Amino acid sequence: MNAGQNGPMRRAPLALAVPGLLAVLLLAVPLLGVLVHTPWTHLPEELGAPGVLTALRLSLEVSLAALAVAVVLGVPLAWLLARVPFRGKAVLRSLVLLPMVLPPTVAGVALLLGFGREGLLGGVLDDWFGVTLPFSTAGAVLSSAFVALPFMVITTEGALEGLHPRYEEAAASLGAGPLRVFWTVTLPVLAPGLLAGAALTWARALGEFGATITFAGNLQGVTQTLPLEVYLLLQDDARGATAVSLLLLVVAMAVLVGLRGRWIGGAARRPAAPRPPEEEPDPPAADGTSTDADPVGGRGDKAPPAGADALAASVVGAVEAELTAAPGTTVAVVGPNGAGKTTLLRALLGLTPRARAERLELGGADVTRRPPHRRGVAWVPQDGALFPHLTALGNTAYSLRARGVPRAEARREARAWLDRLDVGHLAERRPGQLSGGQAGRVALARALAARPRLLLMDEPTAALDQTSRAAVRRLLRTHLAGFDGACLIVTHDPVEAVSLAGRVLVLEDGRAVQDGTPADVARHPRSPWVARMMGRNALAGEAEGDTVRLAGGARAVGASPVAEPGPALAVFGPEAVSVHRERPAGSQRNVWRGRVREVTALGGRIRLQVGPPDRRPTTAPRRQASPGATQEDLPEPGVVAEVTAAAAAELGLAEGESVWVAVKATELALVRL
Ligand SMILES: Nc1ncnc2c1ncn2[C@@H]1O[C@H](COP(=O)(O)OP(=O)(O)OP(=O)(O)O)[C@@H](O)[C@H]1O
Repeated sequence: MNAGQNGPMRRAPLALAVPGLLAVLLLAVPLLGVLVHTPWTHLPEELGAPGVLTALRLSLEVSLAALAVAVVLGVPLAWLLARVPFRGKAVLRSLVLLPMVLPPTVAGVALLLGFGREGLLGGVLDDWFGVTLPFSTAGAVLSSAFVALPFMVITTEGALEGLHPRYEEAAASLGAGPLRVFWTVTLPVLAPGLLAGAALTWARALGEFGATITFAGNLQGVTQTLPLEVYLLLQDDARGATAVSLLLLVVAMAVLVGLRGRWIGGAARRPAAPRPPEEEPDPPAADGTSTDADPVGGRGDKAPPAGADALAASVVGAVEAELTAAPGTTVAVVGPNGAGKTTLLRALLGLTPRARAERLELGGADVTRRPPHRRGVAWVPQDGALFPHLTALGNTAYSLRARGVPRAEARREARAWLDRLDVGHLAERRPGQLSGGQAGRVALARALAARPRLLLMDEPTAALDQTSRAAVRRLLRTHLAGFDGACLIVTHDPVEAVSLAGRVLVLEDGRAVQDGTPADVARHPRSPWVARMMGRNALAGEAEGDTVRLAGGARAVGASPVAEPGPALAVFGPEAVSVHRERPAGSQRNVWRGRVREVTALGGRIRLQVGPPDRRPTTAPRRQASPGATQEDLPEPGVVAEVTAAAAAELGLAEGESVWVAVKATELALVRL
């Protein structure tokens, strides 16, 4: 046990140690009893007795047949429970689990009442098809399947719930067709859960006794399986019973040791020192080819026609946007939560029914009708979605292998990509052994290795701390500089937008509200949200000439008039706002009254959030404005001002203080909406 992880090792308190040891004794004494009483010298002949061999053969046949029934019926049921929403799911799940807690003899009685000759369905089976289940081998299979099925269903359901569809979607975006995705991602990720479930189901079926004897009886060679043989032997051959019990015990123990606790959640844990596979296995070439060579994303592409846009798309549905980008352009996609940024990316990938690209041209090639894996659009999802069963190297080589690059060459190229992103030394690690930042770099290496025409990144630095964020931004800048496709980066970080992107696309409520250079968007934000994201102030109102009438009646005056009257924003930077305790004299055209709501330090400067003054009557005497001064109050949401620490100290600025704020008309831009 790792003392560092589980707290310091202490001597166990006696009050816990004694019952704990008694519990171990309770479990161990019967097993020891079997071992001690086993007739070791006569074991071969006891186990080789004809009755035992017949029972063993029958047990294997019955338990494997029950396992087959449980897999064929239980896996689809688990899939429904895990993936399809429907009413009454909790009741159905309880029904599935019932045989686990039902006394097996009661299960046998229930089976008789259901499938027996006089039973609900048994009568029909008998009359119409001449099928009699009780006291037949098929009946023994049925009763074993009845009690073992829940194990298959719950383990498979757990495994399916652990498999996020993002893995399969990411694989498609890396050029893998549906068959390859199934063999190289779905199955390997599910395999440990499915195998654990199958092993437990089989072990339960092998040990089944109560339901079988009640429903199918104890007929030698027909229904007399090993557990029943033990029961029979116990009457007159105790040595034989002990020998057969040992056999069943060894089988059960072997299954449990093989599972090593995976069933109770161990499957999700990473082994301490994994021997990772080199990379994903080749899927069988059912479609006559082992690869999904992609004429757009792959090497051997024809050069794009001269002058063609790297990206020309029109997206419709839950998100509506027109996009064009010249080769080498990075577009930052910004917008409030729920604006549709991820949906836009998924529409370009062809991965959502909620929105779709009505037209998608990449480097002059029309890929609108192509499935996701043939579009040449690679994707770095928010959490990276690295395949958990592959190493960093296997992940990075995935798209190369999907394109048919030979294994050794794919590994070499993948390693070079990992080196370029400074994670070459982690090539043999699995995703579970990487930090968030390292996983982000590997996910980026994996996407770049796919050599896409269009690279989509969903908040690539969101999970990182400030230092790694800056480092990954630098890396991105370097790699995007050499990338001649188009790149869309979803971000909430204005620094990322400004430093990485040549263009900013603003989405709000599923619509593109602005598309321009970062400087343009910062200077003339077309919504208060964008202005705030860019660190600017934006007061909304109705403009006419050079004046905006703000909500609440105050006015803002800009340097140049709007072309025509209508809704507009008055936009200015926090550094353009001066703060005063008295109404400032002088020529400033924009002077508003407010109250300091929040004071924060920002480097050597102080950032003030100034809101409208309180409307409720106050007992404190109001400062008298100079005669003739306007008494305009700041409207909601107020403004952000930035002043030097010295000025803040001199003015005695603190939360709750009344202030005046002023902005020169020359510093204020009017943006018509
Ligand atoms: N599968 C879905 N079914 C129905 N609505 C969905 C689905 N996925 C997303 N939405 C809705 O579509 C809208 C856009 O979602 P999307 O994930 O694209 O937003 P986003 O801009 O990426 O947001 P965030 O910044 O929070 O990641 C949201 O209102 C969201 O609730």
